[in-house]
Amino acid sequence: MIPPAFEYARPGSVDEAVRVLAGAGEDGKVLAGGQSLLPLLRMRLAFPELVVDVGRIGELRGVREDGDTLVIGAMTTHHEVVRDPLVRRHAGLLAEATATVADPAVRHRGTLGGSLAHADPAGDLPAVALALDAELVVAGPGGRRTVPAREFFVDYLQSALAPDELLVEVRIPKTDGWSFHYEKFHPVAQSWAIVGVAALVRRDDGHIAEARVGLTNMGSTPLRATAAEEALSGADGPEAVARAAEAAAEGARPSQDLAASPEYRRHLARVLTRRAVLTATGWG
Ligand SMILES: Cc1cc2nc3c(=O)[nH]c(=O)nc-3n(C[C@H](O)[C@H](O)[C@H](O)COP(=O)(O)OP(=O)(O)OC[C@H]3O[C@@H](n4cnc5c(N)ncnc54)[C@H](O)[C@@H]3O)c2cc1C
Repeated sequence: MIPPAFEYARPGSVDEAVRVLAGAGEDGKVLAGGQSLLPLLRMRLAFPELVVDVGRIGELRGVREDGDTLVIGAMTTHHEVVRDPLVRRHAGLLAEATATVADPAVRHRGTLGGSLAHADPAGDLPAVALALDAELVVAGPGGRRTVPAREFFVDYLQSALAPDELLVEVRIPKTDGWSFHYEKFHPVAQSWAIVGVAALVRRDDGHIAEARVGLTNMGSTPLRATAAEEALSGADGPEAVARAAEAAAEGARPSQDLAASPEYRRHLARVLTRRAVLTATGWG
């Protein structure tokens, strides 16, 4: 279908983008890689009067270190994230999970910031950002603020971003010394997760000292499987991991759709958590 008519702006800096967005209020929409927004426009599920293309803002791109933190510009594409040596070294879980997003064409256009701002619980990267304890830096008319990932995802396709705010960068505490794995169950013919599990594990003396588990598509927002995380602490082998993974779906309210029932999704969360942690630890 043909999208509805809209005005188009292409600001050259973050400050200019914020000014343009503030002028448009509820009627403005940021365009990043367009891999989610353009389908919504074409299906006439979104009707912005102004589309603000941030694709030419150089300061939104790239990866840098800031002490123990990795800083990734919102407009960094999935392809760039997967290949970046700093991401691979200090936030390997993000590189691994991003490589499972869609196909090469989508990964060359789609961006990390777009995936997080879109706040789709079926997207792979929101759950990964939660597991990584990422922080999101947002620019608005009143200046910049930092939102922890656990406060960013508010509801289905709804984030903590106001209409006049721009996601600028994603700050990820380095996970050097942690092992990790992203396990995703998806239909053969497409890449969207029916359920996905992002696991990060820090080991000490043969047992798990600390575990973080993020869940994809287990509710209206991405989730942390906190009961499983607690149960995994102290686990010293595959049997203990299997017992702890039984808690993975606790508190989750997964949806019913054509792909899966809520019961099946809970089953997948348990199985995939076990697999993800066993792969991360090398005990599988
Ligand atoms: C065929 C296909 C398969 C896909 N498969 C997967 C998959 O397996 N896993 C997965 O996770 N995703 C998948 N996706 C989605 C893909 O990852 C998109 O890249 C991503 O969802 C959106 O990123 P984008 O840069 O294209 O954002 P856009 O589409 O440009 O924007 C998405 C939304 O975020 C807002 N936005 C974007 N950037 C900012 C910003 N900096 N500040 C404020 N708001 C912003 C926009 O206004 C819009 O509402 C798929 C997409 C397609 C087309």
